Parts: sequence; C-alpha cells; structure tokens
Amino acid sequence: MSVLTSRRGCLLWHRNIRRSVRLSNPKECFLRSNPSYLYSTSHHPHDHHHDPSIKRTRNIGIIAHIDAGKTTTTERMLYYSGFTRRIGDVDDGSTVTDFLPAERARGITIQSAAVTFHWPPHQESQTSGSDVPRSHKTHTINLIDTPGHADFTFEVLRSLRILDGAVCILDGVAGVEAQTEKVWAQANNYSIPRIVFVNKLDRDGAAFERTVKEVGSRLRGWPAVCQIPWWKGGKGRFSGVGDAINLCALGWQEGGDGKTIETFSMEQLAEQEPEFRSELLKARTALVEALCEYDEQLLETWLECNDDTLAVPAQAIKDSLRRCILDGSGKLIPVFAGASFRNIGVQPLLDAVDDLLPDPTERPDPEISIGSQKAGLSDLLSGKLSLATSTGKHLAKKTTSPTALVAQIEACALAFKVVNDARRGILVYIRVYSGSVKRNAALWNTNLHVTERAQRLLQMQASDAVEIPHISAGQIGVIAGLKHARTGDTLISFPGQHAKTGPPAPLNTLQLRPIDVPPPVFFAAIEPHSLSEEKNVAEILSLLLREDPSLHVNVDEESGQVLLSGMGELHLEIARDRLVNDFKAKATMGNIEISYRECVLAPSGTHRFLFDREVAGKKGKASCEASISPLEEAAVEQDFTVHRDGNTISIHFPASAHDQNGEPSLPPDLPPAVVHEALINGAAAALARGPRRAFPLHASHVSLRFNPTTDIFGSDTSPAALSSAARLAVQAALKEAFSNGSIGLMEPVMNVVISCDEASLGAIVHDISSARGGHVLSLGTEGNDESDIGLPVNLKRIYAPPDPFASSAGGDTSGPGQQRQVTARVPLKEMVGYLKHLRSITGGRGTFVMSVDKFERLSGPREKAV
Ligand SMILES: Nc1nc2c(ncn2[C@@H]2O[C@H](COP(=O)(O)OP(=O)(O)OP(=O)(O)O)[C@@H](O)[C@H]2O)c(=O)[nH]1
Repeated sequence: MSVLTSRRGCLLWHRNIRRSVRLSNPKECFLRSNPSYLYSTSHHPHDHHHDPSIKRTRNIGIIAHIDAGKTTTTERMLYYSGFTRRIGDVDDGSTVTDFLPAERARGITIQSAAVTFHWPPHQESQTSGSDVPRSHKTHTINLIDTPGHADFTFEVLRSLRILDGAVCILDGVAGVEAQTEKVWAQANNYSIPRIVFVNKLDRDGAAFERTVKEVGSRLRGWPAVCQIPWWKGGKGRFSGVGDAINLCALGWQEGGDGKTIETFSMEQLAEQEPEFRSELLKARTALVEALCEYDEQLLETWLECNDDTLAVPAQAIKDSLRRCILDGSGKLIPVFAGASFRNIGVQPLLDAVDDLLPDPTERPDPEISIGSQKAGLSDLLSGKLSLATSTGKHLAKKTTSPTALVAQIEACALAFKVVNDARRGILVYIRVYSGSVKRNAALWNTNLHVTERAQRLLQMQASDAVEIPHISAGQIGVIAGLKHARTGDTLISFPGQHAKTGPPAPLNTLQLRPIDVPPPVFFAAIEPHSLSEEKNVAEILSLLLREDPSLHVNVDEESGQVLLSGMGELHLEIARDRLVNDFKAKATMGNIEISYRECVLAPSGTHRFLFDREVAGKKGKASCEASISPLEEAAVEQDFTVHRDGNTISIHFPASAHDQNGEPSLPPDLPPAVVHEALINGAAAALARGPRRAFPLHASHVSLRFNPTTDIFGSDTSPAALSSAARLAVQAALKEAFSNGSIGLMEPVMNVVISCDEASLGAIVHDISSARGGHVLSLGTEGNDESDIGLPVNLKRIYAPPDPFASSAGGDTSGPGQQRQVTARVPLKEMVGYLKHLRSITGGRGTFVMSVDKFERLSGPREKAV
C-alpha cells in the first residue's frame, strides 16, 4: 500500500514516534526549526569553491504543452523583473524570447533561448536579516526556453539536461495534456525539481479542481495546492489568488499591467469574502497535512505548534516544500494559480522560483562518459574514478598519473544551444559544470576533436548581450564566434593541451550528460535552384545541423542528391522554413517521406577493393577488405568497433601488424586514430545508401580487414584514399548481398499513447488494430493504471477547492478517471495524418504522442506497398 492511501495512519504513526522522542537537545531543536541552516552547512559532492552568488542563481526552464501560455508567462516575467519596458504579446508577434521569424509566424517556440534576469529587481530586494525569505533577496534567473511540440523532443531533452529546476505551465481549461505528461516523464528521468502553474484561469471553462486532480492522476505526484484561484464573490471575475502559504489573498486590478498587487489579510477577507476565506483555511490545512507526510521536519514544527496548521510559520512551509521537491522525483508537486495574459499570478510564481527551486550546488552530480566508462563528474574531478583500468594501455604509457591529469582540467562545459544571430553571428550557449571558462581560453571539443578559442563571452538577455570576462561553474552564458561547436558538444579547457589532439586520452573523450538521439524517420530531398547555389545551400544546411543535431544530411554518392532527414513532419517543415525563409537559401524541399531502412539477411563473402585514382588532383591509392552480415549474427569482437546509425563497423588488423604495445604499427603520417576515422567514414558512407531502394542500412555489421603492409602504398595512401577503399569494398559486399536476394526492408514502428474518453475507446482500438495494423498493448484508466512513471495517487484524497463553473459531469472525483489511455505499437506509415482522424472520432478531444520504438522487417505485402 502506498504512503498516500494510508494518510491518516501514517500521520499517527509519525506522531507517536515523534512524541516519544520529544526533542530535548537545544541544538537539535535549532537545526530542526531552521532548515535553511541545514542547507547552508550540507556538504555537497560537487561544491568546489563556488562563488557565493551561486546560491542565488536559478537555472530554470518552462515546460508545457503547446499553447499553455509559456511565452506569455515568460514575457510577463521579463516585464516584472524590469527587463523589458512593455509587455510583449504573443499574438502580435512582438515577444522577446520567440525571436526567430519562423517562431513568430507559428506562434510556437521552436528554439531554446536562455534569458538572464533578476528577481526580485534590485531595488525591491532586502539583503539583511537571516530569516528573510529567499524571494526577498535578488536572484539571478537564467531562464531556458524549451519547445512544446513533440517533434522537438530532442530540443526539450537538450534543454532539460542543463536545468536545475522547472516550472510546468498547465492550461486551466485543457488540464494536463499528452505532451505535458511526456515532458514531465522526461523531467523525472533527469530528476528535475518542478512546480506547476495552472494558467488561463480567467477563461470560460477554467477548472482548477479538475486540473489539480489531473496533476495527481496523470503526472502521478501529490499536488500540494499552494494557491487557490479567487473568483470575485465566488462566481465573478478571476481577480487573484489565495495564498495558502502566507495566509492572505493577492488581488490584481482589472486591465492594469499587473505591477500593483493588493494584499488582503485574513481579517479583511472575513469581512469581504468569508467563503473564500474559509476555503483558504482548508487549503492551508491540506497543504500542511500533505507536506507532513513527506517531511518529518515540518511534522515536527506542526507538533510544536500544537497541531495547529494555521500556526505553522510560512517560512517553515516554504522550506518543507523545497526539501520535498529537491530530489526531482516529482512525488510532491507544488501547485500555483494565475492567468498570465491577464497579468495575474506571475510575481508570486517568480517568488516560488527563488524560494522553492534549487541552486546549482544542490543538484546531483552531472553524468559523464569518458572512454567507455560512465560516471559522475565529481567522481572524475575528485580522482575517485579509476581511469587507468578503463583504457589500460593508453594511460599506462603516460608519465603523469590520471589523477594529476584530471586536476589540471580548468573548465568543463556543455554547449546546449547553437543560434545564428542576425547581428552577432553564431552564438553557442553553454552551461559550465566545473571551473570557469575564461575569455580567450582554448576549448577542446570532445565530440568533434577540435580546439577552438572562446574569443568573446556574453551573457544573453534575449536580443541583447553583455560582454563578460568568464563564465563560472553553475552559470549559463554564450561564446560568440566558434566555428565548429554544435548543440550537445562538451568543451573542456586544459592548459597546455595539444591543439590538434587535445588533452591526453581518455580526457579528450569526456562527455557531459550524453543523450541518445533516436534515428530520423522522415526525409525530404533538398534541391538547390542552380549549380552555383549548391555550396551556399550546403553551408546553410551545415549550420542547421549545428543548431539541431537531430537533423541529418546525406549526400547520395551516385545521384548527388541531398537528403535532409528528421524526427517528424513538423521538424522538417520548420527546417525548410529556416532554410528558405530565414537563411534565404535558393532551394526547394521535396515531399516529406518515411525513411525506411534496408538490412542484410545473410552474411556476404569478403570483398577486397583496391582504390587507385586521382582525388582532387592528388594521386590516391589504398585497399581494404570488407564483409557485411546481419547485426544479431555477427561476432563483434574486433580490434576496434563503433556503432553508427543502428549499425556496427569493426576494423580488424592482422596479428602480425601490431607493435609491442598492442597498437597497430602504422607509418607516422597515418596514426591509428586517422586510419580508424578514414575507414569508418568510408564504410558509413556506403551504409548510407542501400543497394535495393537506396534507403540507409540498419541492423547490419560491417567487418573491415586492413593490413598496413599490403593496403598502404607509401605517400600515395591518404586518408581520403583509405575512405574510398573502405566505401567501395563495403559497396561490393552489399551488391553481392543484393544479387543473392538477401537485402530486406525495414520500417519504423512507433510507440503510441492515445488519450481519449471512455466513449471513443472502442472506435480507437478498432481503428488501430484493424485499419492500421497496430498492436494495442494496454488500455489504462488514467490514475488507476500502475505505470513506472510514479506512484498511483488516490484521487479522492487530493485537496482542491471546488470549481465554481464546473459542468454537470465535473465537480466529483470521477472526472479525470473517465479518461482512458490506449498504448499501442503502430507502423509509422499508418500514423501519418492520424491526428486529424483521431480528432474526428473523438469529437476533437483525443490527443496522442508517439516515439520511435524500433525498425522492424517488413512482411511481404507491406514490402510491396513501399
Ligand atoms: N485567456 C487567456 N489566454 C492566455 C493566457 N495565457 C496565454 N494565453 C493565450 O494562449 C495562447 C498561447 O499562449 P503562448 O504564450 O503562445 O503559449 P506557449 O505555451 O508559449 O505556446 P508555444 O510557444 O506555441 O508552445 C495565446 O493566444 C495567448 O494569448 C491566459 O492566462 N489567459
């Protein structure tokens, strides 16, 4: 049984225990009643000599379903912080954060921009006094904007991994939507502390109670209602909120800019809004009771207040909320209320960001990969991680110990966004995880293996920028002028590093919070309007790829056709907009099509290819042997193996070709790393185009055999010649497989989650399983279905104030329970245009999300239909 279903029992249990050990030690009493003291002394694993202002830094994001009001809320935040002089309006396209023309036109956020502002503004802050709430001291807020559409999931993931906290905005009419659930689950994976803001409470049909219950049923955490909506006189205009933490009401003037907030004490409410006052008292009791189930410290305070929930100090409640959400599990979810568009509720939400969300030093150690090991960054930096064993022979040869090497790392940062700014050129947004990136530092890019100099460092304020001398751990900033760094690359600064090969291995492979990008499933041909445009179009495409590495470009070796592939139709449409409208490329994008794959069904023979031709005016000669087999049958135990786009490529050197250290013996101008890269790139190019229908290969294993004595021809053997030899040898193997009839076709199969009401369930299941060739995996009732997302929550116990405008069906706990959730696996081809169909069979109420499960071999009749 869960904690939540045994609320009362659990409370009593705590009380008994606590009563019997009544605190007698004054120091312990002090610690318990001053949780902030506990915070400041807590030792944190990666708390290495941070600048004190880091405690007052919040790196947060706003996550929401499309149209929930993220942009509107951000704009209000910037306005109240004094950052902008007028309130931007999404509908007239003048907002600060959505600054790409494509975003303005669509009114959706497709690109994360980080904006730095201060809350509260300096003139309103207080700094003296130890019991001053956090929200009275000026904090630096780095707000990272995240996109809301499913096609931009990787944008979302890339932003999520650098956040320390998030505000999730819900539409108070639509409630919790499919995309919100998806992003919420991703935020759970990254353990990001979150608070919820129920927006649009001014709209007809707004239902705070229903939305709160959906927070419980669909986000699977306990909603801790911190504010309740205030409709004047019970059913009038939405004009403010009741604050259950501070026990007061906050009122906003109709039609004003929202800067002036009128506070109403409980005494005033007793006179003017007695019913609202009594609801607020209920909310306070429910809040304290809920927190006590998760937090013994608050339970203690409550007992000290003689069980009077109203006597519990506001600060103790804030500290408790903070502790309860710090682990990022989403088990308890603080809920706030407002209507950003009417300028209601935004300032208290900002206070909650300061008060409840963590500073960078309170976050868990960031994940890294180094060589083939996975670990935490502080384990590496503190020397706890044993590097020598991971890469054995590489480090053994070095004279410096790995610990001493690690100690020399000056800075470690993650590039989380690349933006082409019309005025400033290419801007790379970074988050620094350790040390400090200084102006002019040489930065080694551990993904691309190049060094670049950070010539200018900026702090971005949406469309304005301020030059800064360094960006230190925990902070977010921008490097201007980098030529290579892409979204997702790790940059390290290591004094005395070699400009070409970077820091010594394995430090040169250090990667922060790596994420897996699933394979692209849609593609379209890009046709430059003329030959002279080709180069320009190629440059723009490479910039698009730097911005968004979930886009891929393939140039077909034979036809010369350029194919752009991505995660979804909208993903490619936006790329086209960027290409044609924003970058003015003179090119056309063809139809968006499903990206099938080819696979090898049986192992091929071994093919040797001797390449002997002039490449760019220079003689090139090299040879190589290749064979190809189905991945599951291959014994992948070669000297050197890499995974590429769902395939593996191995290189095997004959035993005679190794030196005494076990490294392949190669001429000095062709070191192992160069030979590996050239051969792998050649093989990967061959795999990009299958012999049957020109689709990329998938689930295949290439084995390359390379003998330096017979395959290298003195100075005629360049890396380009090696690549060509490998490519042509693999192509020969593929050709053989094709002529033997052993090339199959594969299609992307999606995991689909459809939310609908009970009435449309039958029609949806029938359509999915008979018309679309899908398999229904489960039919859950939201809220009852035990999934791995979190605890099942007992809806009946959740507190929320009654909705004054509830429809006849609403108002009881069964409301959200009627929602059903269909989980199915369906071929992507059958899901094209599904939203329209779903809307028609559900009267517009059904929603769905999907993600690639895997590629599956096509059966005979389906294969013919391709
Ligand atoms: N009535 C009302 N409308 C609102 C409120 N907040 C936002 N809106 C409207 O809702 C629409 C969507 O708001 P946005 O701020 O663009 O939403 P978003 O979440 O940023 O959307 P994307 O950028 O598309 O993901 C706009 O037309 C807003 O004017 C609100 O509090 N009340």
